Amino acid sequence: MLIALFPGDGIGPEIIAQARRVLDALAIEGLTYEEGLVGGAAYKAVGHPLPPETLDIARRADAILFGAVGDPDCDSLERHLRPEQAILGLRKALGLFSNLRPAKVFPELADASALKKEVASAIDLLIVRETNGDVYFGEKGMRKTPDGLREGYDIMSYNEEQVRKIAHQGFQAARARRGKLCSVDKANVLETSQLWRDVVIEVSAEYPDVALSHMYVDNAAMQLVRDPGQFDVIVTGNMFGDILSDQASMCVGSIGMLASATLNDSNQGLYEPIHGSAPDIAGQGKANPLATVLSAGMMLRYSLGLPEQADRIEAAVAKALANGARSPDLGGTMNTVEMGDAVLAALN
Ligand SMILES: NC(=O)C1=CN([C@@H]2O[C@H](COP(=O)(O)OP(=O)(O)OC[C@H]3O[C@@H](n4cnc5c(N)ncnc54)[C@H](O)[C@@H]3O)[C@@H](O)[C@H]2O)C=CC1
Ligand SMILES: CC(C)CC(=O)C(=O)O
Ligand SMILES: [Mg+2]
Repeated sequence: MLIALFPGDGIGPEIIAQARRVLDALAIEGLTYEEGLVGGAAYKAVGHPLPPETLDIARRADAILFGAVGDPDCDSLERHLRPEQAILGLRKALGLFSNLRPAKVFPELADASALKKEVASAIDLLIVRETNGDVYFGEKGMRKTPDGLREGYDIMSYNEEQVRKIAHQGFQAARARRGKLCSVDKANVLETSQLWRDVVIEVSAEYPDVALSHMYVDNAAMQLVRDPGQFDVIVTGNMFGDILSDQASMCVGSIGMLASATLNDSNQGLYEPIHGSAPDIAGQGKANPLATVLSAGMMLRYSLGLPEQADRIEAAVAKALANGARSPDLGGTMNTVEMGDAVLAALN
């Protein structure tokens, strides 16, 4: 089984290194790795954020373990050369449309949440975010208005097939969990969202056992802090899911804790923490690697068919936290390597 390792920029190499240590400690037979350049690191080396040789590794791999991309040095490049095009390009090229972002409180971290402990402790939700459409991939650019003003534009759109596919993902996830699906949109303003809602309702006919609700995204943002325990599965578009999942991370304690899986129709997946390259703490050993370690666990579960090994990783993270492992984002002083050490020490 070939795993593509794409560390990327900023804290990416630091956190991928810890996930690799944990994978190696599992001593799984037949795992091979190929590393590729992505993001600003790739642009600075070969002039493009997602070079052909990296895309080739991705296409051949059974799964991709991705760090993060983003480099302030590259923020003024033309859009197609910016580091973020690596993650967007991989999602598009491999048809990785279903981004699963679980948010569940580790009991030991209930105090780390920005919310009251009793509110945070009730959180166990899954955000199913569509990641091949929406305004991230729409026509975009800069133009002049008739009176000569500069104007930026980004077209938001979804077609019914894109919505249908992610809706099935949401319903199937809800069916396997607590049977509740909340579709988040902005149908009171956006035609794109009106189509979203119409198609989700059409698909719901195939899932009479799943309780479907709809919520406008501004209300959902508020409900995520008022009563996050109400949610089982949230299905939503690319931009709304991007925003709500970062918000959900602070409900469970830190953005350094949330893992993700992004799947295509053939269950090939890209696994990454939901956070970015954190240039503000890069190279300082302050990054919490647990979101990436847990993403490696999702990779074993969803793409490599190794649920028991995934369970070992999740149990080791929980035990490390129970043993007091805390990086600065969790109120502690342990550095990135020490957090990795704690997981290795807890691995059974
Ligand atoms: N999938 C990806 O590659 C993503 C890339 N980005 C890129 O990352 C760069 C930075 O973006 P930001 O908005 O600052 O978001 P960010 O997620 O990198 O950081 C936001 C805040 O969370 C902290 N943080 C993030 N990960 C952490 C970890 N593992 N441990 C401890 N603290 C952590 C950071 O220090 C920062 O204060 C940008 O270039 C952005 O485009 C942002 C999100 C996802
Ligand atoms: C480049 C961004 C779309 C990455 C991001 O924020 C995300 O996928 O959460
Ligand atoms: Mg994001």
